[in-house]
Amino acid sequence: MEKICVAVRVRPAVPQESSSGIFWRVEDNRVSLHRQHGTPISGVSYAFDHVFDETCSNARVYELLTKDIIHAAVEGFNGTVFAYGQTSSGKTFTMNGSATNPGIINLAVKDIFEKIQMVSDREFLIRVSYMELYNEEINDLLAVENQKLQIHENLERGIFVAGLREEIVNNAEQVLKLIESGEVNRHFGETNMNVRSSRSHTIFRMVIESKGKDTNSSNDYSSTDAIRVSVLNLVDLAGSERIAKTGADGVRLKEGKHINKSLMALGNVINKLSDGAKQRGHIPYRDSKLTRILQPALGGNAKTSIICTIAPEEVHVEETKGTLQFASRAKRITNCVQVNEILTDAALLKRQKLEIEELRRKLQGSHAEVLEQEILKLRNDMLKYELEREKLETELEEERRSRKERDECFREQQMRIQNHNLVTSSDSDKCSEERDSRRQSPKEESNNSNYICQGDVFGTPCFKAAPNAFVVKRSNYSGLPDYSPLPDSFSNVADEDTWLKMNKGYIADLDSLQMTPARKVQSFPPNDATPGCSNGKCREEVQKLKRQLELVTEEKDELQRKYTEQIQLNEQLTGEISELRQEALVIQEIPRRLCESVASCKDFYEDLLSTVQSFSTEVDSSTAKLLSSTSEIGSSLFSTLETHFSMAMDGYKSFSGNDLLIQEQCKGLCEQLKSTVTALVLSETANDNKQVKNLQCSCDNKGCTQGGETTCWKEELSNELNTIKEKYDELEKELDLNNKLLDASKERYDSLELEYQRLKEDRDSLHKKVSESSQTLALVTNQKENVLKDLNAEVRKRKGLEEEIKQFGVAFACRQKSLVSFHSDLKSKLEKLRAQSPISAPKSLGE
Ligand SMILES: Nc1ncnc2c1ncn2[C@@H]1O[C@H](COP(=O)(O)OP(=O)(O)OP(=O)(O)O)[C@@H](O)[C@H]1O
Repeated sequence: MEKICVAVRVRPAVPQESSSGIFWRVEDNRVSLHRQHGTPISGVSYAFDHVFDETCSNARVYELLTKDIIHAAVEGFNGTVFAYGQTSSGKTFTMNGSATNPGIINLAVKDIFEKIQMVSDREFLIRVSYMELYNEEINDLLAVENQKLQIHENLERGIFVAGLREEIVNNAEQVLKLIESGEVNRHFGETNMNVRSSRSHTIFRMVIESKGKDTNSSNDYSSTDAIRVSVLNLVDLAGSERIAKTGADGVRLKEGKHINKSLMALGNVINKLSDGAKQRGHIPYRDSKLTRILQPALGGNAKTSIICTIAPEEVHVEETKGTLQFASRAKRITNCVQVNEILTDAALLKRQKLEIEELRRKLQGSHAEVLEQEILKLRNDMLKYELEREKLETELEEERRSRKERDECFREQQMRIQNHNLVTSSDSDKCSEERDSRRQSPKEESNNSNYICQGDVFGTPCFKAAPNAFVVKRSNYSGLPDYSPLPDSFSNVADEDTWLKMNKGYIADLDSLQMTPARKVQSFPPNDATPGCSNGKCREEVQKLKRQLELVTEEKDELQRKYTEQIQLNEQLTGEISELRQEALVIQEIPRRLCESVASCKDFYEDLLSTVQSFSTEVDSSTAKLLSSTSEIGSSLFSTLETHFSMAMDGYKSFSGNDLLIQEQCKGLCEQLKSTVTALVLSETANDNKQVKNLQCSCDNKGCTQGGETTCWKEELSNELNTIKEKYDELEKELDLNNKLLDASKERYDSLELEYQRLKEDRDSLHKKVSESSQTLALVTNQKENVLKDLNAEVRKRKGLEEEIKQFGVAFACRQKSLVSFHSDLKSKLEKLRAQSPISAPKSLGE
């Protein structure tokens, strides 16, 4: 967030309008109203970013207020500079300037091109346009035919004026000429206040596009492919005016109204924006074309400066106060500025590719497959290096052999020379002796590392003394003495100067040279983490590790699959168990329901018996006895049933155990009831016969009235008894049915219980298996991690090997070089010898 920069500029007073009353004083960055004798008027003092007095030049205003914005525009930031103030306060003078005092637009244009010249790493394309807002209509000042243009907005271009001519420009002069041509089309008019009063707001716009010059940096899309597009608006507003003062009428009046209206809209926008982000609410940018065009500059994405021009005359005090208040509010506005970059398709593509690669890397970063591929790649590289090394070794061997042959040849030649007494120099003998002595005592020789066999032109072939070939020596280097003056690593050997320096002296013993560095930086040094590890062995290890990894991965996958299966099975069993539980609950409900039905039957039975008993008037009568006995039996039966069902409800086991007993009880009670009924019926029949006889006698005496009543009562009783019997039979049937139902329930329950137990066991065993699988999985994961660690170590080791091979290659190249130089030395010496010798050496020797 960046605050708008606000400055106030006081125009020089017009001499005839100067007053003797109050005046504006400028001190530092403050402007305040004072009385003539110098006392400040309270409450009329304003501070701004800059306050320029009447002596200030346009150049200084530009320097302090505008330059930064212009430079920022070159770097891709939007910028807006506008002059605001009452009519004739000096806005146009500030923006456009005069011949002797160039204005901000002029200075900015020149500065932009100068600045561009200084930016060497970017290419620029500049377009300019010039428009005016006259009577709320947009006209193109660079193309008079473009009138009443419309404002549009889209995502790509933001807010823009459609149809406005944009000229591509290459230099400041071209721009200034365009401005000049545009000025001709601008609306000026004479008012009481200003002989050349701007009757329109003008906006000079520069669009600066830039693109980084190609630096061949494929990854840096921001610097090369992104295009920066910044828009710089330099605005000269028409001045607010009081119609009374300007004396405007007709066209001027109409213009004045439009000017004031749009400036009011600008003031409203500024007011709203100055309220702060939270309170501001809707910003009425659309109230005028001016505010719409300046929208990005007001609270948007642009660096903005406002120059508020004021007229110092006393007569304009109120307008000046208005301008200063406007400026004070504008000071509170903050903009959100950022570089405007547009990514080209290529840049976008590049960015997306990079992102995809990055994501892929992240995704695969920890994946075993990637590691495997890496290992494979490394293995291939290693094989390649091994082949190269072998090739080098072979070449070296060949070289050594050919050198040996040459040496042999040379020695033969020397012998022949000696035999023919062609060389008799004592120096030569001495050197030969020294050579021999050196061959015999290399240690002694090594102690004198700077030893140079002065004058011994054949001193260097001492290496012949080394009995073994290079390869053999390399395999035996562990037994070699640690006395060499040679460097500790191939990297030192590779150093050309070091090598040459060495070559002048002790280097004569080439085998020592070959051996020593190899010993010091051997590919598998004795102090290596895996002592004695050869390349083949390492390769085998890699294969082994790879196989292990494959096995572990397979095992892991298998376990994972089993684990998933078991989880599914477990879920299925859990579902079944819950279904069975539901069923068990339903079954458990049956005894309760039976119990309830028995209780209701009992109630009904008791009600019935009590009703029947109420018919019996005689307590001791057989009917009463029968009923009482029936009631007892029934109650006992129902109580037994109730107990039976309660027990069933409490627990199935006890219920099933007592079932037979209860059935027997029930049976016994039924038989008891039957026998009681039979006994009673028999005794009743006997009594009846007796009574019939008695009644017959008495009937003879008293008539048949009473006998008829008794017969009716008996019949009634018999009917009741039959009903009870029927009821009893029904109950018995119901009981049988219930018993059957209970039996069936019991069986079903038993089977369910068995099933449940079995499922429980299954579940437990599954749980056990799952936990075992989890443990195995953890173990396997652990093993996998270890294997991966091993692989990583292997990869690191391999890298070390590669490095050594490289060093070896470099050393070998150096050695080859030295051999060549040695060979040429030898050749020249031979030539020399030949020249000294009257008998010429065989031709083939030199060649
Ligand atoms: N700082 C200044 N130094 C010298 N002369 C100035 C200065 N400012 C303004 N003037 C002169 O004052 C007169 C009015 O200035 P100018 O036309 O720039 O005012 P303006 O604010 O653009 O008015 P309008 O809004 O009517 O166009 C001009 O003659 C101009 O040369």
